[in-house]
Amino acid sequence: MKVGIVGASGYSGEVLVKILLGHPNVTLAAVTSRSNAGKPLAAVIPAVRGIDRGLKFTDSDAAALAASDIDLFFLALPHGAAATYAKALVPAGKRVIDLSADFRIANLATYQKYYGEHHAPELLPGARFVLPELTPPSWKKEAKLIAAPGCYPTSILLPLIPLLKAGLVTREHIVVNAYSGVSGAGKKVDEAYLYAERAESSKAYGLVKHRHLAEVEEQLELYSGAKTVIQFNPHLAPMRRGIATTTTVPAAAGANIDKLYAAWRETYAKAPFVQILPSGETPDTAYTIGTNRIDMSAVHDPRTNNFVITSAEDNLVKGASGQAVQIMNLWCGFEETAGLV
Ligand SMILES: NC(=O)C1=CN([C@@H]2O[C@H](COP(=O)(O)OP(=O)(O)OC[C@H]3O[C@@H](n4cnc5c(N)ncnc54)[C@H](OP(=O)(O)O)[C@@H]3O)[C@@H](O)[C@H]2O)C=CC1
Ligand SMILES: CC(=O)N[C@@H](CCC(=O)OP(=O)(O)O)C(=O)O
Repeated sequence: MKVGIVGASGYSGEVLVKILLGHPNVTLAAVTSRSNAGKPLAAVIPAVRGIDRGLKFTDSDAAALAASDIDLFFLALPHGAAATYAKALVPAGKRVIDLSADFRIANLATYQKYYGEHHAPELLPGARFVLPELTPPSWKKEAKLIAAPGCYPTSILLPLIPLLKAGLVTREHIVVNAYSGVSGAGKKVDEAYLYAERAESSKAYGLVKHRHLAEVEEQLELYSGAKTVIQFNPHLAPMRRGIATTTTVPAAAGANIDKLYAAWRETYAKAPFVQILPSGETPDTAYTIGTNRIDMSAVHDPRTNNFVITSAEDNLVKGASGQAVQIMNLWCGFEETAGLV
């Protein structure tokens, strides 16, 4: 099977390149970038020197990609741009896995509120938001276009959804503090992300209106059956990669830490990329970097009756490109773990 990456020169594109060059079931046949067309892959991504199979970047020309013999495309593009490529590729019969937010939100008005104009709303009914561990498997047959979840949403939803479904936590007073490495902002040049601004410092941003609220709250409502509001406090942390997320939520009547762990163990019994750590052992981003794993843990505070839930992942792997490959593996009938660690 031939696959292509549109936007292969960005951070998530680079991680896709590394994974797909070593994937046992697919051939990486196209890597695109508007500003690097014509350059050898390894000239732009030196980490693949010697293993880039002579691939060269081509322009991100949607019509040419739609006319190619490539079966499946990953869109590693900014939101807004991704929809314009999906608009050409999906009607041409290509499978598309979009890493951007363009098809993550089913409700168009919600998308417009957080992101502005949608460039391909006609594709929304055929698109599926897929959290591989939780989305009911019918998506594999129904979907033409898959939206891979966002980095923060993955770190929040995987621990929280099983607890909401099991009625072990309340829907009110859910507070999420999350810390992201700077690669989460993409490869853009911006004073806010200069080394001298970010090294040795950390700060909150996007308070009470971060765009991931739309995706997280829509999914929480879908799984729990009722409107669920979260207090989401994202922070930039002085590290290149990784997301550490701490969610504080009141325990529901009758809930305890054993029931919480039982719900997680049952939900993730067959999930190769979910590691449930013992209560009191907090996940650390350092141990997830370069892997498609999410590590999670929880404690109960008897003074507040809150559960304090912690998770760690690599924003560029489980939070983006690794999860997108996991989705491809399931969609195409490969081993779920193919190409991934
Ligand atoms: N970074 C992260 O941690 C995560 C990112 N994502 C999502 O993945 C997508 C890519 O993110 P990331 O890799 O960080 O982004 P980058 O900014 O690092 O890379 C963007 C890529 O898209 C290309 N590009 C930029 N603008 C356009 C455009 N208007 N039309 C066509 N191509 C364009 C760039 O190359 P060129 O300009 O040369 O064409 C580059 O290859 C985003 O939607 C992001 O939200 C998802 C989860 C986590
Ligand atoms: C540190 C940082 O800026 N992070 C980005 C989120 C990462 C990302 O690319 O967003 P998606 O997961 O939706 O694709 C932000 O806050 O907008």
